[in-house]
Amino acid sequence: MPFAPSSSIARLPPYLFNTDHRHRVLTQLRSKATGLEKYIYLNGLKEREPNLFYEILLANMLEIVPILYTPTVGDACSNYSHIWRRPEGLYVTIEHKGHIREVLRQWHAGHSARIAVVTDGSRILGLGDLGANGLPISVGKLDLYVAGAGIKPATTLPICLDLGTNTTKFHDDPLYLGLRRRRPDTPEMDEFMHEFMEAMTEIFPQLLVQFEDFSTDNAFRYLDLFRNQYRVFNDDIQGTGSVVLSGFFNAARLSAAAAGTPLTDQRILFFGAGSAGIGVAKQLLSFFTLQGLSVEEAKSRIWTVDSKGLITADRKGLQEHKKFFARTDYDGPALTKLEDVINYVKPTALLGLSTVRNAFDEQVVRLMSSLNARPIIFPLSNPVSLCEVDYEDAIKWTNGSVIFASGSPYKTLEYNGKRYEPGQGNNMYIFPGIGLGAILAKARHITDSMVEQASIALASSLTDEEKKADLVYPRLVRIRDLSCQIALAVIRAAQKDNVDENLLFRNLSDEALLEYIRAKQWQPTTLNHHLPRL
Ligand SMILES: NC(=O)C1=CN([C@@H]2O[C@H](COP(=O)(O)OP(=O)(O)OC[C@H]3O[C@@H](n4cnc5c(N)ncnc54)[C@H](OP(=O)(O)O)[C@@H]3O)[C@@H](O)[C@H]2O)C=CC1
Ligand SMILES: CC(=O)C(=O)O
Ligand SMILES: [Mg+2]
Repeated sequence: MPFAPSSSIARLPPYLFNTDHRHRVLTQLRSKATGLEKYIYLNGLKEREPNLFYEILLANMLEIVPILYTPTVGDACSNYSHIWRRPEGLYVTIEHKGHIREVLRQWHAGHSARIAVVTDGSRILGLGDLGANGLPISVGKLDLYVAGAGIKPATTLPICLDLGTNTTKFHDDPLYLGLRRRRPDTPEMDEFMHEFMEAMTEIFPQLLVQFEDFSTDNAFRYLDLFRNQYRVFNDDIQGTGSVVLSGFFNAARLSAAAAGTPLTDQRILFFGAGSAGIGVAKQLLSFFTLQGLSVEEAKSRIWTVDSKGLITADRKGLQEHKKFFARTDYDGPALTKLEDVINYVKPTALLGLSTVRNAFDEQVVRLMSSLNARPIIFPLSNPVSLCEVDYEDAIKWTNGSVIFASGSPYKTLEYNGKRYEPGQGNNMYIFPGIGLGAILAKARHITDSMVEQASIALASSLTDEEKKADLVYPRLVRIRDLSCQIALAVIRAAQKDNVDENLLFRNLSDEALLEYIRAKQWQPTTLNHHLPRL
């Protein structure tokens, strides 16, 4: 018989089937010199070979998450107009006002979205107003929904609302991809947001909406306006609150054991009082109330600091979101220096959500160390370039006694012959599980107790080995299993609050429900997907 090669076989190199394409992809990735180049490479891989992209992500979480997510996603956002290759999400602009339904319908063709991450680009990580360049933050969060919770890629919907930007340098950048205008005033933005949420609910009736990286006033405002009306939550307020509460449970256990004091003796100082700082402070109230304290007693153990110093109730023109924790028991001269505040408060824990690089300097860290056998120091600002203190410095200045978790990842290190492993206090541990639980339960709303139970589930998930290593968060490689446990807790809380529409789960035991959740997680298909598409 004459030899008749098919055209596709002729295009394949002869030895391809004998090589490991995954190995090739990782080698190519690792050959890139900068994080941003790696980001661009992975983005292209996702377009060409999505299954392989997710398989490689799942198998190399520690290496790849910091590229797709914080810190490198911060560079990707800052440079997005310059590195843009292809459409990868939906832009809804202020110019679409009055026609938002039509815009959303375009996406709907062929898609059944279940989870949308929506940013307006006004406060991307700690990098400020990046306008239309904010889209990669929505894309990156949804990559983690897929990798971390097993949400089907085709049901994820990244959205950037382009309402303009007040960062005027973008208006003059010839490559800037967004509208060249300033942001609208509050009434105009409100009209836009109401139309947007109505249209989203009409067109994607089962959709869960995660608000991401809105500037602080709007973050609180739209959460309050929409949380009882739609299936929506704010990741920076609620997700961050939940993840930090979780790490704090475990950190306080270690710190109290070292000090020989009860858990209720914790005194928490927040450096930074924006959407994240206040969101976390509110969530940490339940650390104390779960130990039997009243809300007032819990509140008395929390102090907040902003750019003007210790927040006190007598300060003129205090923003609404700062009032709850404003101290009424301090009437001395304004405390503007962090060290002075620490000397006054004598905190057991110092939490940074300020975007101020190196704000926890040597004096501050040594002072915390002099006050506590094991100080809790969580520099939670992202990306790393805005972190309040580097892990190595925190270890050195406390002689290894610090209980540490940062927003962006740090590497395990050796100090004086001992191995130290940092925690990562980032909402990425929580939102995939909350989303998975809420979607499966068909929850009408995301209630406070769903967020709190997610936190408790994460805190309780440390293995004996992780506890022995003094970890405050479980290892990231277990994220899929963690998301199942969080989803289970979220579903049970939704049932207690009567916001679940999937009533079938009510009859299942925890074991059966956990099994069901596991089975529902999407896996990258393994059938020949390690070969390039022809
Ligand atoms: N680890 C995680 O999972 C998460 C981390 N974050 C990070 O938290 C950070 C803050 O986010 P967000 O709350 O939304 O941002 P905001 O800009 O709303 O808040 C920043 C806060 O820090 C205060 N601040 C700024 N400069 C100083 C200073 N020199 N001294 C003391 N306080 C200062 C601000 O004070 P003032 O009010 O006076 O302006 C404000 O209260 C970001 O870097 C973000 O990436 C956010 C969400 C999740
Ligand atoms: C992690 C995150 O959501 C933030 O830094 O905004
Ligand atoms: Mg965020």
